[in-house]
Amino acid sequence: MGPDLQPLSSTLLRKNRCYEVTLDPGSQELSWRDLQPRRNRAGICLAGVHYGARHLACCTGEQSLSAFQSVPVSEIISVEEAAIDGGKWQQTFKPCGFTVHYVRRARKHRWRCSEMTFWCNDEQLYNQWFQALKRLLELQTSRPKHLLVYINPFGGKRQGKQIFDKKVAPLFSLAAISADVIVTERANHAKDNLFEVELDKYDGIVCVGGDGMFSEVMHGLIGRIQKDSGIDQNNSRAPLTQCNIRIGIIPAGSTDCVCYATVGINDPVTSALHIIIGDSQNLDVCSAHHNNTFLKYSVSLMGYGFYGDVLKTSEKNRWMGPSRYDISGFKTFLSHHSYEGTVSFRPAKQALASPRDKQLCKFGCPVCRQAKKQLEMQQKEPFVGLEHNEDGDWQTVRGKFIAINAANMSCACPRSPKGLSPAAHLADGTADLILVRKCSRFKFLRHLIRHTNKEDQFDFPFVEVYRVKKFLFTPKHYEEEDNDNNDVAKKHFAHICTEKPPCGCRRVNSIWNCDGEPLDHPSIEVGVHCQLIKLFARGIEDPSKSKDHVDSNRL
Ligand SMILES: Nc1ncnc2c1ncn2[C@@H]1O[C@H](COP(=O)(O)OP(=O)(O)OP(=O)(O)O)[C@@H](O)[C@H]1O
Repeated sequence: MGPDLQPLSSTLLRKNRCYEVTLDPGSQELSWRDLQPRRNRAGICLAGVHYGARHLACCTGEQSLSAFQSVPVSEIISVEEAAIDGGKWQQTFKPCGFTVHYVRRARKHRWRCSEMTFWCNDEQLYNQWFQALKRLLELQTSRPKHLLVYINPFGGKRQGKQIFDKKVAPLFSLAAISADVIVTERANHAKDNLFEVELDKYDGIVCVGGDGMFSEVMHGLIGRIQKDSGIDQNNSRAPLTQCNIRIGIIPAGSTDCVCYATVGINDPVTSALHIIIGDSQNLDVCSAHHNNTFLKYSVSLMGYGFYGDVLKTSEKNRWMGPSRYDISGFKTFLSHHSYEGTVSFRPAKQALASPRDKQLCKFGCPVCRQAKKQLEMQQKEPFVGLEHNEDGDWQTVRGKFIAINAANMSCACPRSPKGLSPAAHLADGTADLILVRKCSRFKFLRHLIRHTNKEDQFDFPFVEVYRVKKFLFTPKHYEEEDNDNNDVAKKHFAHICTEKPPCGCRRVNSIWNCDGEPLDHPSIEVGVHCQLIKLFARGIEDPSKSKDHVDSNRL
């Protein structure tokens, strides 16, 4: 709060009742308390009673009997002059009121926009309140003022444009955020545009669509920033330049996993509110290279074997819409392929946590905060704590695998609320490498089922999990498959040797599923770039910690 702003406390009117309303510069909170005694069903007077917790609101079946309610200034969306119903007031007395729009927490990490109006006795008092609130909102410097929005009109159920126009744009205009909107006309439109656009004009980039659309925008932004800083993305060892402009995701796709794992729900209004209040969540990004050629970036899952095959099958069935993922998952499970290869990885020796932790990455995660401090130290003094001192030695695992997964975040989604690697962190500079060795179909099913319940999916002898900073994968048959002779053979016999070769020979290689997109090569080198990008999000709030807030915000 600015030095010129003093605490304000006044008796104001709300719904014909007197409230003590306070704007506290220290705690940065707007709070209010009903001054008149209310009676519950048993006739017991409740006003003025101190309930211990400041945010506590008592609810009876009849009415809410509030003691003290509050909203942090950081969660006030806007303040505006209250609309007056002309006919209701005598000409001699024209009341002055202000309406505060603020974030209300609803169930399951949903945020909603609520409002309340306070009326003042005179214009001077109104001005005092209105100016103080306005000034405080101006001091929220992390909030965006001007955004660049890309809408994929064909993502998910093709509702992207409507979702933005009906649910998001009105909230942006309430919060005085202006937006340049581009409705994409083709795949890669947003990515190409990001290489040309004047980025300095914007406080954030918003994508309306699914994970594919987010990936496109992320590739455009990272690529643009590296180009501007003269960094060659093909060099797998080059330290990439951080992207400080935040990306907002308005979920409107068939899969919205990145949004779900960083906000806790795929709900357009919730995401819009996180953008408006200027939330910021750093995010690690994996880069995949093949022979010093950049392939793709990933923020959630890189999967070879099972998840690669699911993608392969689902791409063939795009016409089915979102249900294609279920069908291809089932088909892939039945086919039960395993793939031979070598995985080499560099464990994160100094990792502050492990993939088997019970402590999950939540809003304000101490592990990610510590990683941020380490990163800042490294950026200041790049020669202190050189990489080879920090990380473990390379380790190698060979064998036949049903799945090789690298989870850069929990990968929680509505189907698997705890995700593929529940204790993975959003911004600790590591990924969880999960190796599922060849096993019976029944055992693999048990492993899969544990993604949906509370049991530990890593607690099987055929599953290994490592927290890593880098890894390499080479399929056993890659060399033979990749040579020219084989290319010729593939060309001639591709129509015969498809999914189920009549000759009975088994498929030797899978593909990599990189955040839902296929990679061109099975043999890859992957590195994690700590906190490379930022999202308009805050990580998942712990319901037990935000419960008081939920109650206090329910008016
Ligand atoms: N106008 C457009 N026409 C065709 N494709 C587009 C267009 N705009 C974006 N795309 C591409 O569509 C792909 C899928 O988009 P999106 O993620 O929004 O939808 P989705 O239904 O969730 O798809 P998926 O499940 O494949 O991720 C993205 O890779 C993006 O590059």
